[in-house]
Amino acid sequence: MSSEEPILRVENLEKYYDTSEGFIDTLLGESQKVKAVDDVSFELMEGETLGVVGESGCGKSTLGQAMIRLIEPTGGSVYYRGTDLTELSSSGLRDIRKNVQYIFQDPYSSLNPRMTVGDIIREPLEIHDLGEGGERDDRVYELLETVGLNPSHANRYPHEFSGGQKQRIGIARALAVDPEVVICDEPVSALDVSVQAQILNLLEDLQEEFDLSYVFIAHDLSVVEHISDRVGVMYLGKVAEIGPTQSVYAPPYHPYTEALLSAIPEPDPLWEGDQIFLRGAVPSPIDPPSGCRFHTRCPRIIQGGEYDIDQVHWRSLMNLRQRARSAETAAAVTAIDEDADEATVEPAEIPESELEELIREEFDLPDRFGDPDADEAISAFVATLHDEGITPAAETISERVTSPCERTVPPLIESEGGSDHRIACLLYDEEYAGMPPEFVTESTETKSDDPVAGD
Ligand SMILES: Nc1ncnc2c1ncn2[C@@H]1O[C@H](COP(=O)(O)OP(=O)(O)OP(=O)(O)O)[C@@H](O)[C@H]1O
Repeated sequence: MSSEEPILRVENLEKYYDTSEGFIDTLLGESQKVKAVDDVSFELMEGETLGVVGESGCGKSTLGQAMIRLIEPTGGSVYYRGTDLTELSSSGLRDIRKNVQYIFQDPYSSLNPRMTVGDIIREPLEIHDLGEGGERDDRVYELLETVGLNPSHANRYPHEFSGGQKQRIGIARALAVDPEVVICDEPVSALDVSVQAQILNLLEDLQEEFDLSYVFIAHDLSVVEHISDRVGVMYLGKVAEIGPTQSVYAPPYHPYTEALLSAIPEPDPLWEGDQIFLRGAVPSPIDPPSGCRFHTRCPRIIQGGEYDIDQVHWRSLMNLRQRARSAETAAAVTAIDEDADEATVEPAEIPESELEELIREEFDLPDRFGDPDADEAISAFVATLHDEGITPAAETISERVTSPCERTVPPLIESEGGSDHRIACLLYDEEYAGMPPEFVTESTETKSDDPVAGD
């Protein structure tokens, strides 16, 4: 790296989408905010590649586009060599965009089908007033060659090219203005696996040849491992972990990173754990979970109060609590088939012991926890459900089963490995030190669980 100063500095960047349909919604207070990017900060050093990964919907594209105001951020700043992009007028922004370019995920829709590839690549030269007629033609031919395409194909249209070739055209267009930074938004995820490696190699070669700095967005940790110097892992609009690639791919991990790593189709040979299955889908960014946003799915969620039970059972207890809080009927927390006649059965009509059995069956809870507090929590939940219904029962269990992870937003904490590796997880907070639950592996699997999936 040739400079100590970051080439890009993202500070507390925020993008909340307003989902109100119009004036009336706003008037009625019905507007809802999608917290797609929420208080994200990081730096990009000159010549480096920062990988940004996370499941679909966690805010990666919004982050990439908000960084250069292709989408207007709702808060925070982005500094390019010290200039705050969020403060610039449109002409100032246009000048900066010459230096910070964007490659889109979908090469099929990001190229204008009515323009020849020559015109597509020439367009940024015209926008930025670079070169004259003949020079621009020469530059187009040179760029086509640089990205491995035949310069004599400049007069062809995008549909005449394969997916990989289209992405090469997108790369040539981004390089036309000789940028310093390129934000690559999942540039290979729409391509056949066989073509992906070629494009990744091309991007690496171009980085070396033109001293480029990359922000490389992907949903798959295996894609960014080889290309990135550092990696940031995003979950529900926030950075969960960020650091040098080798630190992020080795313990200590954020539990979310750990789950993503375990789900790589052909796991790293160094991966010694089992595959970790996360319950359910990513929650809605309209009303994200309190505290740590990952707490509703985290296999390592910290045990509250005086509890000391098997971590797998603690996760199940939290799952019961979560489901009870959003349930409308008792059937939602029991093994009663909701479509069957039993769904109409009132909890009061079932003996308490049978009700308890159905709940334990649904959440894979043991007959006895061996911890009096945990057993009492279940008994109290069942008794309240039996006598008063689901809503009071949800309150009963919520009072007894709690975790610091749902109350406290974890700051990015420096890991033992070094100050440039930071993890946003209370397990690494001194206050909770010594509390890490044991490794949770395949026993978190249940029939309704989905493995962590990308797009
Ligand atoms: N224009 C919009 N209006 C409202 N919500 C939006 C808009 N664009 C994106 N979102 C929401 O913002 C969140 C983040 O979306 P984003 O596309 O940035 O995620 P992503 O991680 O890039 O996912 P993907 O890999 O599927 O593109 C999602 O919940 C998405 O539904």
